[in-house]
Amino acid sequence: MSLVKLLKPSICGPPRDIESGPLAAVAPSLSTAKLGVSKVKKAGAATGSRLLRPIKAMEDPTVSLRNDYPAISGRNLHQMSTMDDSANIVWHKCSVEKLDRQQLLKQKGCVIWITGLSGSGKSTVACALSQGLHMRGKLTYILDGDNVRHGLNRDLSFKAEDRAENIRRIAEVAKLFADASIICIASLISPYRKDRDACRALFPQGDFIEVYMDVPLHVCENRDPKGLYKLARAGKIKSFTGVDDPYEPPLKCEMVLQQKGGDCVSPGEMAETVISYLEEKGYLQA
Ligand SMILES: Nc1ncnc2c1ncn2[C@@H]1O[C@H](COP(=O)(O)OS(=O)(=O)O)[C@@H](OP(=O)(O)O)[C@H]1O
Ligand SMILES: Nc1ncnc2c1ncn2[C@@H]1O[C@H](COP(=O)(O)OP(=O)(O)O)[C@@H](O)[C@H]1O
Repeated sequence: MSLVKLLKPSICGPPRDIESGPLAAVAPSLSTAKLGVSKVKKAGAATGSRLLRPIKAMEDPTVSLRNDYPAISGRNLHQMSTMDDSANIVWHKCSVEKLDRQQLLKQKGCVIWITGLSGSGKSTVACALSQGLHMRGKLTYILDGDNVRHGLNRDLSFKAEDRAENIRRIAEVAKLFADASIICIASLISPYRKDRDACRALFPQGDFIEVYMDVPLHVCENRDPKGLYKLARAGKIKSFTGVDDPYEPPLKCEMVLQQKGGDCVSPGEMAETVISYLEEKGYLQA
């Protein structure tokens, strides 16, 4: 009996209908007739990728591709920029765009954002998911909170504003991976709802897939693989999520993964649930 609860949008919030979003909007543009493939530069064929880009744009990078080339999975990065012109920073465009990378990799970039308490199984499921997708020939990259805090975010503590900055930076990096057409798996506690919602807002609709590891605190605490709960209860770690710092579960998210009824759902089974979702939403093809 399957104990993984896949929140097909309705269970955990309103449907996030990719079919009626940007994906659907561009499906017809995949037609070679519409793109004028006869005019496409031969370089694409030489590299094995289909660079469906008009010669004019290839030769003149200042030609705007915004309107005639909507990306399949959401918009191109420069279309999502929030910088205003007064900053005097102008986006430099390149003729190889998101659509080309999607076709090269035969997948669409997105972020699977795994949130939950310490010990809830985020990293384990992230690895199982990466493994499952890798075996299917799909390119993934994991951004694990613990790991990113060893480098990029080593200057950040666990006070609220530093957690917010940790989450913001990871979301921005995930956005770059998604734009590279990679399936990015971000596994971090990300305890505050408003921070996660801010991350969601960075992505085109559908591309931010929030997965909640719904594991009760007492289960996480019993697992305590790093002994951190014990230290937190002893007052040796301050502001520990679930002990003396809050965790706000998602009100809306794409999936909730949980154990139910005492039966064990393996990390591999949980990962398969996420993979089915990606398959259903079209992320595992160009
Ligand atoms: N105060 C406090 N609260 C919570 N967690 C703590 C804390 N101090 C250290 N750790 C360890 O850091 C890991 C969480 O880092 P994250 O980057 O995922 O946290 S956050 O999203 O910024 O809240 C977390 O890893 P996971 O157990 O994998 O979740 C802990 O091992
Ligand atoms: N589905 C699962 N069922 C049982 N135990 C699990 C499951 N997923 C992870 N675990 C165990 O829970 C502990 C915490 O997992 P981990 O992935 O490190 O959590 P987190 O990254 O959320 O801190 C580990 O000992 C791991 O083996």
